[in-house]
Amino acid sequence: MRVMARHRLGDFMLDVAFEGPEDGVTMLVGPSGAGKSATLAIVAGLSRPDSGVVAIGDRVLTDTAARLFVPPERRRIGIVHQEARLFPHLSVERNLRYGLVRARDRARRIEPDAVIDVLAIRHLLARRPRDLSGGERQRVALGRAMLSQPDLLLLDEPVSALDPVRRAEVLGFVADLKRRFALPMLYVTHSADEARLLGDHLVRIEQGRVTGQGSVTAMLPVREITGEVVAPGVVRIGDATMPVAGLDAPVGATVRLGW
Ligand SMILES: Nc1ncnc2c1ncn2[C@@H]1O[C@H](COP(=O)(O)OP(=O)(O)OP(=O)(O)O)[C@@H](O)[C@H]1O
Repeated sequence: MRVMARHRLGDFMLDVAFEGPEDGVTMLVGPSGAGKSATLAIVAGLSRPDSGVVAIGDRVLTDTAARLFVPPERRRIGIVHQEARLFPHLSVERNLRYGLVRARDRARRIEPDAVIDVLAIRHLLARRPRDLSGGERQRVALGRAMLSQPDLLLLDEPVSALDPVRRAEVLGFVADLKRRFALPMLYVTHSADEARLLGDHLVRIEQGRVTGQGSVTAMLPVREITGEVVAPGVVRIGDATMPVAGLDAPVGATVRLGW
């Protein structure tokens, strides 16, 4: 994935350039108002930069110099927002199918059954969104985005509206999707801990500019941190909660982790 964009929004000037791995997770981190959402909108084709290039692998989606602009519905980009935005009148299954219909003209790379199993949502297929928990809704939103056979998944703070335990659970499912399907993801977050858990590459953006980029391990050096066990196998660290494999400390215990 390659993004270069200059774009004026009122008094705000966005001027970013970064690259991310084609089969890993690029974390876009930065404070509120830094330009993360504006960048995502340009990648998704929801906004056309004053000048710039957006490409996923060999597919160029925006190239202002060449007057090339692929409209959002033809970009093969799946988007997951902070709120799931499912169709309330449709069952989970039909919400998932909605993504599939749009993908009917493309070779299937991502098998619906595999996605349903990885996200553990098979038992929810007949339900309506109102009968799901917030975490379940986000898992269905992830499924719907995956079944549209995207070349890129955009995740715009997908767990920040959830309570800490659900947040850890859904983060675990995103990590499973990453492991199971080789698909580039661009993931917006305020949380360095989410970046550590999921990210391969990290792009830091401040006041409309990229102020640093590189591998997550280089950008966020390992440190020892203290967390609290909030559910079996789940630790809260600062503002993030996450699953920790092999953890047998009881709920309420304080644990130290290399991170
Ligand atoms: N249509 C617009 N007109 C004028 N200014 C805009 C417009 N859209 C966004 N901005 C400004 O651009 C800046 C970047 O906004 P953006 O939403 O991309 O930030 P962000 O990093 O996503 O923040 P947050 O983490 O709070 O979501 C902000 O100062 C915002 O007020």
